[in-house]
Amino acid sequence: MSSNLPSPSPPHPIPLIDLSHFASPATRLAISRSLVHACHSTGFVYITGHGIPSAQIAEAFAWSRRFFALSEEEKGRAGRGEGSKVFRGWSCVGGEQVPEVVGEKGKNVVDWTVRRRYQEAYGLGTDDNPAQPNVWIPSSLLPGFRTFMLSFQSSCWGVAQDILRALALGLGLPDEDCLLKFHAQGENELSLRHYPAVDEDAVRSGQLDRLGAHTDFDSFTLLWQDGLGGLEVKDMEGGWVDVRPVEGALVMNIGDVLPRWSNNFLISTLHRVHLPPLDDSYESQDGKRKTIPRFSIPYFVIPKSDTVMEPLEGDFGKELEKKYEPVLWGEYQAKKIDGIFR
Ligand SMILES: O=C(O)CCC(=O)C(=O)O
Ligand SMILES: [Fe+2]
Repeated sequence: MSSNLPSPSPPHPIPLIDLSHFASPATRLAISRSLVHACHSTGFVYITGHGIPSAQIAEAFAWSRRFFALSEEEKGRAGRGEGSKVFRGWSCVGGEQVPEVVGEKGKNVVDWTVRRRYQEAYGLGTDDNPAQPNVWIPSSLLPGFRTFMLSFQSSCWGVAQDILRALALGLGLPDEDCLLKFHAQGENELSLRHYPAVDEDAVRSGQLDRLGAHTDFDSFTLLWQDGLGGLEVKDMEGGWVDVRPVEGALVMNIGDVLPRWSNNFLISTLHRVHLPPLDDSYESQDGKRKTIPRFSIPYFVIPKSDTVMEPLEGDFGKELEKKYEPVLWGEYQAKKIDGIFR
């Protein structure tokens, strides 16, 4: 993480939740309700008090930089594999596309063709999921990478379990494990992301996207970002709001699954990676302004494939009709993934 992080106060309207209150019986319910309120009103929330030491987060970014500094040929040894639809291994810049959302949410027009991510990525999970095997870089190239990454994704899963319990409690579901039981560590993906330096004008004029506007299709995402900024979220008025890095905080956002379980009470908000809000660009030799390369580390919390997604019984919108028919996650996910890798 960069040491010149902006001030720790979060910008309006993204709320900040101190998850350490979840550990105390006296504040457990109140903090769970605050988390649910935040996920209902903005779908994006800063989380502090998550318990992951800042040294471990800094180390994750240091490993990520070392990984992406390898040559294309070396990274290719941990390549995702031609035609693979599993989020494990390395994808080169532009190797994945975002079905970019154009227009307002709910009336989205999807543009499949032009929106390749100006980003390279390396995805990993646990080592015990034969359906989604990890693709490790040879240890001679990056000794210690595998051990660290496995332990970091376990730390992320620890935070995710607290959040799953807090959401169930805050939503008034019958018991705290209601949402947790739909998930397993091995389904989740930890993803290292590198956005190389890019011509700012090309991004500003829409010729190129670092990561186009989208919603995540998981349950929720935990995101670690470096100190540069660039992540933006769409607000209710249709403008883009900076999700500026906040010291010590991760960014959590609701994906497309929790709205189904909560009958649209929790919201999955459009977001993108655009230009950094700070004056963090430089003039390259050709006289063009370029962004400084950006690194981020999302952890995607994904249901088990046999999970049925349908509105659950909770404290929310009791009088409302159910807005979703039951759908099996495995089938839903397969369709979504087709859009990313085709
Ligand atoms: O890199 C980021 O900050 C955001 C990544 C993201 O939104 C995604 O991968 O879904
Ligand atoms: Fe996202």
